[in-house]
Amino acid sequence: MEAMELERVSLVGKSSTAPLGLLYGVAALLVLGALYRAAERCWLGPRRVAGALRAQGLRGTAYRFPAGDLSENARRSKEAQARPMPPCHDIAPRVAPLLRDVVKEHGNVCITWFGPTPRVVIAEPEQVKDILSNKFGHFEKFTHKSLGKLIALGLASYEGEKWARHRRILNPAFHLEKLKRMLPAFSTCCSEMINRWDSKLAGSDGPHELDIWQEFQNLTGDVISRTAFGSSFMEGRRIFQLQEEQADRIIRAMQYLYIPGYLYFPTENNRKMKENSREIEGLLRGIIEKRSRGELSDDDLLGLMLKSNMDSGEPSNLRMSTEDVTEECKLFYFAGMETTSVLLTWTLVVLAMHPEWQDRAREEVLSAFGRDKPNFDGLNKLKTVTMILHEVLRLYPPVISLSRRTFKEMQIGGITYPAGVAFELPIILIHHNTDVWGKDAQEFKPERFAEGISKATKTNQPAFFPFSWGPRICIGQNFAMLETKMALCLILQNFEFQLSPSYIHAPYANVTLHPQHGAQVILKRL
Ligand code: HEM
Repeated sequence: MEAMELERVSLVGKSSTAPLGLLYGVAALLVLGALYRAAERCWLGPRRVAGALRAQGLRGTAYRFPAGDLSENARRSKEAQARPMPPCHDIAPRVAPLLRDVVKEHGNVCITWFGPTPRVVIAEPEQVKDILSNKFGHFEKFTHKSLGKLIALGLASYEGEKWARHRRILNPAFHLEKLKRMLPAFSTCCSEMINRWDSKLAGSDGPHELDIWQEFQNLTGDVISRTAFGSSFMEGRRIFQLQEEQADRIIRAMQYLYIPGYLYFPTENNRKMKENSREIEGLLRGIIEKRSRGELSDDDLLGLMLKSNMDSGEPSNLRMSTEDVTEECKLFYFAGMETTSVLLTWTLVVLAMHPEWQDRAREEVLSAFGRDKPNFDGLNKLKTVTMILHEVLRLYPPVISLSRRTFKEMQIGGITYPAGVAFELPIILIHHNTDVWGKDAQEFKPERFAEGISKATKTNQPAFFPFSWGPRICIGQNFAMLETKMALCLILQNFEFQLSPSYIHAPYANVTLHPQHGAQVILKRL
């Protein structure tokens, strides 16, 4: 009996451990499978790609566990930012110290490491042009979707059919004749800024110091609020304050992004980014829904976008949803405000450093418009001002670098890149390259653009792409140039400016090319 009992117990024991063992076995296999997939994605795959590239003669940095070049990049940038630079235009060593040194050491096409993933830097203008001009989507953008959602998705982050559809819907809003109708909004915002400057000057004895970096962020924020939302522009102001804060927070998060799921970690920065994002989306949704309920006007970007969406001829399931429109509006703020204020800031700094060009620009503006408000045709005919802006965009490109990824195996410059290889296309290094622009590449010489962009380089090769190239070229390029010219004309008509003794020349990359300690100038009323 006892023996039978024992037998039963042990059988019971056996029958219950068998499925449990099976379960453990399956679980172990699943864990091993997941580990293998993670190793393949984060380690073995990238290593194979790097090996294949090195076998074709590419050189570059050695992989450093776990962050690749990210920690070194952060360290070198911090070190560079701790020191101001002399008041010259050779800014690449300060703005992108590691990138510049890597290219100097390993050549114009070389390997760096973004976390555990190899990233090929391509600083050869012809190759960059080939990549950006590809119409078939063989070089796709890679967007960190969770990060993108916190700042802006929209046109800039889509691919394939969705990108083509959104670009078709948005294009009409940026046509020249639509921009012409936005000129009064540009002019109103710029005049308000001039009036603010006047009252500041009136309140002080003699010349007045002003941080134009702050001023231009307010200006471009106002312009985008007014041109995007027309009468609802006051509601738009809070959005750009929040977007600005988001950009700072994203920079902080950026160096940890190679850690899977980092954005879901319960850090203060992550929590605040999500809060801001919710507030921005709520504000935008409010404006869009109010507008969609009323009469659609085509006086502002939002109206134009909603109208073009309705008239697109797409079936309703393929038109833009409210969420899509929200993302595009977020993108207008981010893409349109920050970049244009950067361009205006460096333009004034550089014209303060080169008063002879400030005088030439003023002469041209006064002979074109006198003291009158600049008009559309006149703005488009300004030659000296355009040359100056091109030279500023060359030396101080607001977007310093672009990134792409091969969608399928591709050949560029005699190298075969497998699918999924990441590229960094450093605008700033190409714009400062002495082989391309000549020995005077680090000097401010707007006259190099006298015969147009295509003749500006020493070799006549295309190497100027502050707005990118190809099908994904900046949709807001004409908008930005018109806005900048309007602001510059009004400033030149009314003020003379020089750098303040408190100004420290310290360009640095903070998503776009910021002046680290502001941009203080001394204004004198004309
Ligand atoms: C000086 C000012 C500006 C500069 C330097 C600039 C630069 C750029 C660059 C380099 C790109 C390409 C990014 C890439 O392909 O990875 C781009 C794309 C874009 N920009 Fe601008 N931008 C400026 C102003 C504006 C303005 C004012 C707007 C809108 C109001 C705007 C909206 C966009 C959009 C929507 C895209 C994405 C286009 C697409 O992917 O099809 N930008 N911009």
